[in-house]
Amino acid sequence: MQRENNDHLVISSDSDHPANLIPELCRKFYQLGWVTGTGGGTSIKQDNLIYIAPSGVQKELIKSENIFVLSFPTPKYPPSDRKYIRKPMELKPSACTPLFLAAFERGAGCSIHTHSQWAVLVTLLVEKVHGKGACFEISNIEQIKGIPRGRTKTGMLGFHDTLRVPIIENTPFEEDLTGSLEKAMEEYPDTYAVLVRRHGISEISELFHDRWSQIQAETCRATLQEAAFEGRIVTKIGCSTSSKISDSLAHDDFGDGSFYILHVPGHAVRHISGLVRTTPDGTFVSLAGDVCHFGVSFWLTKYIPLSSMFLPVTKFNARIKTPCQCTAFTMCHPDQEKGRPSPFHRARIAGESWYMDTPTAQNPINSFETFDAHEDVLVVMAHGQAAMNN
Ligand SMILES: CSC[C@@H](O)[C@@H](O)C(=O)COP(=O)(O)O
Ligand SMILES: [Zn+2]
Repeated sequence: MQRENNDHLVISSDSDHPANLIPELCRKFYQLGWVTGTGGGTSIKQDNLIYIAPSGVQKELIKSENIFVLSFPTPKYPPSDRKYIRKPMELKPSACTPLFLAAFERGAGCSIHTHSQWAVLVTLLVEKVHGKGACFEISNIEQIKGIPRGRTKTGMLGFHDTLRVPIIENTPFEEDLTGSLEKAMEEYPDTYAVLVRRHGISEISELFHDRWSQIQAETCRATLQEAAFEGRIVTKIGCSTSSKISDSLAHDDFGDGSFYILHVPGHAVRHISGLVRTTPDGTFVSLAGDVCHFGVSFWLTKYIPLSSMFLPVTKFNARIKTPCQCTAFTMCHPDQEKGRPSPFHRARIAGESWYMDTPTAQNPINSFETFDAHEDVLVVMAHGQAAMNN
């Protein structure tokens, strides 16, 4: 019965799985004031599946099991023709579903709808100053450097460029916005957002895990220089071209198994590392980057536990003034119960941390345990001393 409703489609331990990402994004959008009450929604397309948040619920409380799954392509209308392959009981799919589908039909990988007060305010200001029919225009402002030039172009907008966002009029029912949203996307092929007057904003993104530009816009810490891309072909890596190696999403860059790019988020939002084949018979160097900073983050594992020669803590007594030095290893292990097969160091959650997203960072670190244990893989970290000294 469970299988009949395809529940397995929304169960995954991968934090980047759409069924996990939608609830996480909705929680963050709530904190930012972008989804309020039951307003707003999010949908992600991965390969030929579309994951959609439910209707009429507080979006920040959504759980993975509340997610609808549609098989894509699917008709936008009538709603009864839409091909749902997973439906949670007692819930309805978002009223924004045809809007999300309109974005996916134009190549988007993710579509969000928000009720941001700033978005509503800007639609009222534009109407007051320039009248209905005008779009929102802005230039000479730092934040637009976090927005790509457009879906038909490469690179990000510059400080002196002008960002134009079309505005459409609201309708009594969300679904009825579809026609004017599609028209706006045709008229502004490079736009990533359409403002809805007296309502909010609908935004689209190319890749479902392409949260980089969003984070750049939020933090204003844009570091990608346009000049670095000039004259070069920029290929965005999508999940449809990815597989998994040791639990990390992997992209076979040359298509021949000689160089894999691994998605190892945590230290930075879209942190990547490389896995390079160094001999024809399959030995590899893992260029771990900043996935972690100490070998002790992935040393001591079920594959290579701490040897029993290292004794548990020895008590002082009159005869032996100091315990055996090897007990220092066991004494300082944070897990005194089951320490032998688990690393000394965990990504630091409390206080200062080198990770932008510490809970996410621990997953790729765990997958490096398998690399390190493999006799044909040499793990080299960006800040590791081992490779420099040998
Ligand atoms: C106060 S929510 C009104 C809704 O019609 C709509 O605007 C919205 O944003 C959410 O729709 P939903 O069907 O809950 O995904
Ligand atoms: Zn809405």
